[in-house]
Amino acid sequence: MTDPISPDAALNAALSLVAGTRATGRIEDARASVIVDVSGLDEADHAPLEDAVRRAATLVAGVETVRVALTSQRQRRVTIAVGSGKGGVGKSTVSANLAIALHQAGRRVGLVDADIYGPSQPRLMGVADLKPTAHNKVLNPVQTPFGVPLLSMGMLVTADQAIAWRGPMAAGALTQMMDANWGAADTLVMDLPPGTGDVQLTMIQKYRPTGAVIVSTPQDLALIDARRAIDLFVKAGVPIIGLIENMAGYVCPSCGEVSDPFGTGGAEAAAKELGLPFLGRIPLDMRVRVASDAGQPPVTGNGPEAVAFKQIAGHVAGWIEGHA
Ligand SMILES: Nc1ncnc2c1ncn2[C@@H]1O[C@H](COP(=O)(O)OP(=O)(O)OP(=O)(O)O)[C@@H](O)[C@H]1O
Repeated sequence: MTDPISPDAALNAALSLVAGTRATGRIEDARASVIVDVSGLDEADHAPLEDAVRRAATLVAGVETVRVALTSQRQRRVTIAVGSGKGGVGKSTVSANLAIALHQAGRRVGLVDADIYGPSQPRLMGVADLKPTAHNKVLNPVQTPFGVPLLSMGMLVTADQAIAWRGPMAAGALTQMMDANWGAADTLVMDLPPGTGDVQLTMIQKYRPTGAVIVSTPQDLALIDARRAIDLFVKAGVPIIGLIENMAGYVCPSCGEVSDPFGTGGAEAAAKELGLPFLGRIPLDMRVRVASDAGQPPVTGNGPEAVAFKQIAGHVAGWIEGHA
C-alpha cells in the first residue's frame, strides 16, 4: 500500500505544473501560502504567473484561501567564473567538480557552461541527452544526478553556429542562461570559454561575476597564459579568488607513485608573485579522466582527487562567505 500524499506535497505538485521550480508553498488552517521566485522574468510576466499559481493552489483539496508572495533571489546570487588562459588545462573538469563540491558543502549551486567552443558539461555531468524546457521564455535548467542543475551552450546551439559568434552574440546566449529559472540557487559556477579574446571580455563585462578562479597547468604558467587570463578579469574589475593548478604531479596508474614531469610548486610561486591566493593542486591522474568521461565527476568518489577538489571548494566557499 502506498502512503497517502500529504496536503503540502499535493500543493507543491500542483504548483510545479504551472510554475516549474519557481513556486513552493505550504498549507496551514486551510490557507495556502505560496512563494514565487520571479528572478529573471519580465515585469509583464509576473501577474500571469501569480494568477496561474493562485488558480492551481485554489484547486488543491483542503485549500480555502491562497496567499501569494513574489520574490526575486537574483540579488543574493553569487557568480563564480572559472577561466583559463588556454584550452585543455582542465577548466571544465574543475568547474564541474567545484560546483558539486560547493553543493556538497551546503550551498545551492547551479552550473552554467558558457564554453562556446567546446561545451563539455552535459557529458561531464552525465546528462548528455537532456535538453532544457522553457516557461514564459525562461529556461528551466536540466537537473543532474549530482544535485547541481545545469545549462550549457551545447544545449542551445550547434557547435558550428557558436564558433562563428562574436562577443555580443555569445553574451546574449549567456544572459539567457544566467537569467534562467535557477529557483533557490544561491551560487552559479560559470565555465567560461578558454582564452582571453573579445568574446570572453564581452561576456564578463555583460554579466560581471562576483569572483573568478583561474585554472592552469604547471607548464601553462611558464608560458604566461594564466597571467593573461588574470589580466582579463582585472580589466573587467572582477576580483580573483585564486589560482588552481591542475595536472600537477603525475600519479602512476600501476604503483600510485607521484612524479613531477613539469616540476612542482610553479603555480604556487606564480600566485605568490602575483599577490594572489593559491587554492590548491589537482594531480594528473588517469582516474580523473576516466571518471569524467563516464559522466561521474571524481569529486563524488573517495580518491585523493576528490579530497583535492573538496579542499579547493572549501577555500572558494570561505571566500564567498567573506565577500558576497
Ligand atoms: N587532473 C587531471 N588528470 C587527468 N586528466 C585530466 C585532469 N584534468 C582534466 N583532465 C582531462 O583533460 C582533458 C581536458 O580537460 P577539460 O575538458 O576539463 O579542459 P578544458 O580546459 O575545459 O578544455 P577546453 O578548453 O577544451 O574546454 C579531459 O579529457 C579531462 O578528462
